[in-house]
Amino acid sequence: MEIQSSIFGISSFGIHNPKTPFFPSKATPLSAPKQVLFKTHFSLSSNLSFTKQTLKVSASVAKVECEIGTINIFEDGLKRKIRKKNLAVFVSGGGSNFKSLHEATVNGFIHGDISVLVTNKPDCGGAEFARDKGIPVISFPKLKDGSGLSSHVLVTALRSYKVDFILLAGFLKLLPAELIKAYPRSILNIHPSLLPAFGGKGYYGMKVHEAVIASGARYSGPTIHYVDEEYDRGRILAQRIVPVLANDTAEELAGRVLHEEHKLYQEVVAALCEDRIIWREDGVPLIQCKENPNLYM
Ligand SMILES: Nc1nc2c(c(=O)[nH]1)N[C@@H](CN(C=O)c1ccc(C(=O)N[C@@H](CCC(=O)O)C(=O)O)cc1)CN2
Ligand SMILES: NCC(=O)N[C@@H]1O[C@H](COP(=O)([O-])[O-])[C@@H](O)[C@H]1O
Repeated sequence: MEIQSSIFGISSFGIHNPKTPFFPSKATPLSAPKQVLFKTHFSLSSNLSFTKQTLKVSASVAKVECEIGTINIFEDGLKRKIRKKNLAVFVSGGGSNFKSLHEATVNGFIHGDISVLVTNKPDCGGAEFARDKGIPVISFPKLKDGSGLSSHVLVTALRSYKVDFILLAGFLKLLPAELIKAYPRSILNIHPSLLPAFGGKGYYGMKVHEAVIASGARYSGPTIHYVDEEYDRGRILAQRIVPVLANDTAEELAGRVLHEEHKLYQEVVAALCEDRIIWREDGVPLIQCKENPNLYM
């Protein structure tokens, strides 16, 4: 079977790092999470605010009433009591965002591990970095020469690595609906403009910054959004603004935006791995601040 032969590293099936089998080491199960159902009443003002009576904070557990979901937290809410998440990163190029995320998993800023790298360019800089770090590299999608995995086999492979979240970081192919359905509210992408402006088919890499400059926009910046079946149309989770200078070249703007991308993606993925994403009743995802659970960004 395709997946079996790939496990043993027959690279024509798209597994480029045979040293690492598909089947991960068993994670030691943590004590069962204490599920706390929350109820909250959002104010009608533009800002999200909690009325005092709905926020009861005890020394060990923040008890915020929130109707829109259940947050699994452990007593004291310490990071070490939240299960470490398994991440898959998808790249097509140099992978500076991938490298930045990897660094944050190594230094503990992100409570997660990058379990696998997926790419449509097995020789790209991101794939080379992954191989250097002993991270398995999977080719996707399937190419004309027969290499690479189909969507179905890719989902099977990601399940074998127990992947919790998929992070697109400069991946330039449209994710298929099968993958999106397999990972609901669990796939993020970073885009180098303030979506919904300058997004969609044809807007990637330097093309984005060229369009921003040509438009005369005075601000740009990265957007991190959930991925749906279309390019760049998923729910926006986070943005940062970056000035566009009058004499900026596309390369200068790209460098300024990329610097903010690295910081923003680390912060967002850290929140994701600490179960600090809250879905508002109207479907807008918010990031709960680590220091103050009743503040959101
Ligand atoms: N289902 C989804 N798949 C992907 C999304 C998404 O939001 N939903 N985001 C993209 C990333 N992206 C912008 O952030 C993006 C990437 C590529 C393109 C594009 O126009 N690609 C060209 C092909 C380019 C190439 O092969 O060199 C194309 O499709 O013609 C637009 C936006 C990742 N996937
Ligand atoms: N529309 C998708 C897109 O343009 N993504 C952009 O590709 C670059 C990848 O750089 P990296 O490989 O160094 O992380 C990043 O700027 C990312 O925002």
